[in-house]
Amino acid sequence: MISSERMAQVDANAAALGVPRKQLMESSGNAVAREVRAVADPGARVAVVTGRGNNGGDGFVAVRFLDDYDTSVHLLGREETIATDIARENWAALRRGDYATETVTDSRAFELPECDVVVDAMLGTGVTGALREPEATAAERINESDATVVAVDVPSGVDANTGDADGTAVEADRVVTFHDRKPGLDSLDAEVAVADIGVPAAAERFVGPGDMLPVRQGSGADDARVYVVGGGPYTGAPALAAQAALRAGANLSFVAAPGPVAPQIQGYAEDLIVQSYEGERLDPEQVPDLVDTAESYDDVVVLGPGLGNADETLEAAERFLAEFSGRAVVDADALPVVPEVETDATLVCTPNRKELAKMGGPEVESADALADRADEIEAFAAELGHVVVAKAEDDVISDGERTRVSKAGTSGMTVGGTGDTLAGATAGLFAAHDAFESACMATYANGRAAELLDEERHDGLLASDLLDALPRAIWGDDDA
Ligand SMILES: NC(=O)C1=CN([C@@H]2O[C@H](COP(=O)(O)OP(=O)(O)OC[C@H]3O[C@@H](n4cnc5c(N)ncnc54)[C@H](O)[C@@H]3O)[C@@H](O)[C@H]2O)[C@H](O)CC1
Ligand SMILES: [K+]
Repeated sequence: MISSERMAQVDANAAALGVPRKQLMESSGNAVAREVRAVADPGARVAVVTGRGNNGGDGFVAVRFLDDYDTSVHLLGREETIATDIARENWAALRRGDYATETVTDSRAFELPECDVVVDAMLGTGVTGALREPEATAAERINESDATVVAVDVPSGVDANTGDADGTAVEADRVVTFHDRKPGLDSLDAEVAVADIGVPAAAERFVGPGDMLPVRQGSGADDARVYVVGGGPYTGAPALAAQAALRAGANLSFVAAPGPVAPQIQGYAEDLIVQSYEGERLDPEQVPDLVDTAESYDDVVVLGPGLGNADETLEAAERFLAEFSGRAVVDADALPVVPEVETDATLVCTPNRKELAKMGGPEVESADALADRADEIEAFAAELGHVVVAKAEDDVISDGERTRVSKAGTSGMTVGGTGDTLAGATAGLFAAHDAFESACMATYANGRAAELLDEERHDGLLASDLLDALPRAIWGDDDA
């Protein structure tokens, strides 16, 4: 089962892996033609009614695989309004190939010819709202005809995710959908065939430019505030995490740190707002105020960077999670307490290999073996009840049901601090996207940032270098 949004991401990943949409469209169109052959013999009259997007493009391709049928193509709209290059190129091939085609600009003029089969290639996953004209009239004519109706990907007018239709929708006898079932098709009174269109499994398994679409297409949280509870023995980690949150779109980034080190953390970056609390390190007394501040003012907490693992600090981290009910990224020294605590918070945990084992996850003997243990990491995330980003040469991101792998990154990323930028970037994205998507996007972006820098230089990467490459990695210089 795959949602329309996820299908678009997978398409983009396929393109980045070297399988462009036009190739997928060729497979889609071929699958449509096979479906027509299943319901009608050569020589039958096939009317292909097409829209102006890639759903229409699939219809244009299908015609080329039905030369032994009596086909006619009815484009709803002027050819100049065809919305994508790959659809336009396939329309042009029909025109040059002297196929029977017509364009319908006035819905009142739309007449469905006498035919045995109608291919509904008007709208697929790109539909928004109730069918407008001339698609609405065309859908009514198709429903009135007694031809067999084969719908491309989704019956036009139906929402692929819900099966609902805001207005008129095509009533298909058969639907040929691509790559995987769409949630909304199960409720339809139609035969649904799933056609494999050659999307490489890696396009779903591995995070890629397509996974960045939620942040690239969405409107970020315009006033996101991240609250880093870190610092104590260490001061660099909270500063890196807090800066990475800003680079990933947070508007304000705060650090709550012990008095003695707060000025030093502030000293790293004027962009941060560092607030100090009593004592040398985080201890249980600080927790009520920190939870109150986080719950009152902030969207996402980052708990852990540089906290150290003194007993009172671990006790404080556990108490924080027990009392906190918002969104948090948990990293570094705070990770071991997560399996011990009942929390209402929504967490993204970002353990490295050793921290994963300490949390009760699988013991992975070497950094290059982690991705082989993805199933066990998925089971661990399910048991933990939170998103887990297990970091190694390849990272494994799982929410206990969905699991993706990130191969993005360079050998230079073993340098200290890249986990801090990942935690901060996750928090910056978590303010406006769900936990699993934020974890996938941040993991890809953190690695992609290193790749972008690597193009300029080889090893000797500093985690702080990632900070100014993060925005390019997130908002994209690749071709998603
Ligand atoms: N991997 C795959 O699954 C592939 C699927 N393919 C096909 O591509 C379509 C999705 O194409 P897209 O261009 O994104 O959208 P549509 O063609 O579905 O529709 C967009 C088109 O329709 C107009 N429109 C939107 N809403 C309405 C409305 N309510 N009334 C009238 N017109 C509307 C909009 O203006 C656009 O012009 C997918 O379903 C598959 O069929 C690819 O072929 C390859 C890979
Ligand atoms: K359709």
